[in-house]
Amino acid sequence: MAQASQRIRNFSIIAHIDHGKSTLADRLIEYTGALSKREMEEQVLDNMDLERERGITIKLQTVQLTYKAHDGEVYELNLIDTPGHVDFTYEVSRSLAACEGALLVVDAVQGIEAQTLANVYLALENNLEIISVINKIDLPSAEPERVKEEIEEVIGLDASEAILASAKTGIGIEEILERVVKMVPPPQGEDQAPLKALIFDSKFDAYKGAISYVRIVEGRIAKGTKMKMMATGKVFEVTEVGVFLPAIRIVDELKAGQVGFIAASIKNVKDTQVGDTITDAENPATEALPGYRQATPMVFCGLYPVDASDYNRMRDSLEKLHLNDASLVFEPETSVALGFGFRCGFLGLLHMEIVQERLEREYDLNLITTAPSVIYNVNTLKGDVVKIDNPSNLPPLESIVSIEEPIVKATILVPAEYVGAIMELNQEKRGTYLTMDYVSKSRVKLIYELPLSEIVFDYFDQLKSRTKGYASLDYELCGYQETDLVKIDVLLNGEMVDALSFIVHRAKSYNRGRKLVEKLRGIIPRQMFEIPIQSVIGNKVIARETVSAMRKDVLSKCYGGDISRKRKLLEKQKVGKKRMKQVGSVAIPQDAFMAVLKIED
Ligand SMILES: Nc1nc2c(ncn2[C@@H]2O[C@H](COP(=O)(O)OP(=O)(O)OP(=O)(O)O)[C@@H](O)[C@H]2O)c(=O)[nH]1
Repeated sequence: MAQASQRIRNFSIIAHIDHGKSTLADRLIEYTGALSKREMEEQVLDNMDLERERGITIKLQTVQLTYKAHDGEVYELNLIDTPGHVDFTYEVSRSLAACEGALLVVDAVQGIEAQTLANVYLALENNLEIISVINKIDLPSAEPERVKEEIEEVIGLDASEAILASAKTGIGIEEILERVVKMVPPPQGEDQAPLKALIFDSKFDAYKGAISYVRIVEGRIAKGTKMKMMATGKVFEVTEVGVFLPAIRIVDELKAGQVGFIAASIKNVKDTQVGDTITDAENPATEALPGYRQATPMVFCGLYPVDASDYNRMRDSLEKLHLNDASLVFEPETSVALGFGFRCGFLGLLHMEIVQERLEREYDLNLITTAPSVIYNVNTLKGDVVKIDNPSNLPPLESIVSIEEPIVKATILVPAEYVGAIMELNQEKRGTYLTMDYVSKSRVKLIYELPLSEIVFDYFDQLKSRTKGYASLDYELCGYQETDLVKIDVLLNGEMVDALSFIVHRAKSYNRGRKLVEKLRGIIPRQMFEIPIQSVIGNKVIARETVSAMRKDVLSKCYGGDISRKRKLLEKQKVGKKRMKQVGSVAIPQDAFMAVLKIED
């Protein structure tokens, strides 16, 4: 039987955020001539608007490069992009499963960071050949020797051969391509065997239907193949197969070892499940590929349209987003205060922000977002375990035996001088110290167990400000733990606003309850009457503040005369009002729902 082509190399780039992965990908594409410089939009691999703005990679992309190596042979190099943020570790592992090698990019100034480590572990789990690249050596402050030491010390890879590169100036690019050809093993797999193609991503296209991004592991597929999805048993006739250069190029067939896409006029993205195996209905494989475990959302929040009439449009938009992003989950939810909306689950906080922004920007929705919450396991007197992702649904205290909260194992890398600051922060955040190691003379790796709910509170911001931005964090769920937790409710003008309820450790409850009402007093605009704000645990009021009544009409500031000024002021008010939700007699601005996150312990 014929072996998969010896001249194919499938690889990813793994890196901590901002260490230069996208820039390096651009240089590789440019160098191999896939796109001329002029054609090349900046950062072609990150092609979603939002990504470009934030400069982070979210969705996977893949590109086929053609490279004539020094040995005179022409190679097909498939570069599969990976996201670099802690929220998207799951997607990284998906793309790595489609590769045989990985370029490990480390910033020559920053050195190894938390996501460098997390990604390297994933690459090792997938048995990938790892090629170390020390990037940004053009910077005057680059310290490639120190970074080499870190790679050896922390990761245990031989760094003597690490490539010194600058994705900015082009240094080392050719060396990287040569190394990929030499070091990354060609794909195994028989192209005469029954078809097995791993779906590592899928996407909805208005013209072609649901498209599967695949790695062909065995066999071949072409237009007309009757393909069978092994998870669902559904059969579709292939209309097109192709590759990304990064522009789409239709090809005659894809065969073992190759990476590309398959279109089959599939209406529903649910039929192209990521992790599923595609086989040939007429000559099926007996066993599916291992696939992926499902990503579990860790952070939940309520999303409500400011204008209730947007509800249906919002549901359609969420469904559309879900097609592209299976890790987003949502279900209808009703809030006494906010009306009809959705409870949405996300991989993490960044994922949550991105979805919110896409809904507002791409679908033109005006939303109110409630503070994020984790999932609590509540053991009730009846002997049930109830999963609570919305604090306002917590059963009455009398019926609760215990509450368990999710705990994560957090890895923090930081210059040694900030160890004290990190320890203090983790103490405040109810962390449990596990280990501390030096990764080089001046930098330290700390491992802690922390409640996820504390990370959802302002952990990132605190970590950043207390270490001047020098700390990096990665975490993974490691279990649930029983904790003494209570729910705080907020009453505005005597009415409970369910969307403001939150769950907190008993020891912190008074402080947070008090500070929240203080914050809310500053956020809730004055009205014609006094508004008492109270925080309560059960029936017990723990803090109270009052927003005093408004004295002057805002228009009186205009001194009667200038009508255009008056209009401008009214316009301004309108914009301010947009993000307000009328709850009973009180208008609550968006900020109020997030205020609880801004409380310092
Ligand atoms: N001086 C210098 N700057 C570089 C180099 N490579 C990348 N940069 C810059 O570093 C920043 C981050 O680079 P990106 O390529 O966006 O980083 P990334 O790793 O793709 O980030 P994510 O997509 O978020 O994972 C950008 O401002 C780049 O211009 C380099 O070799 N030298």
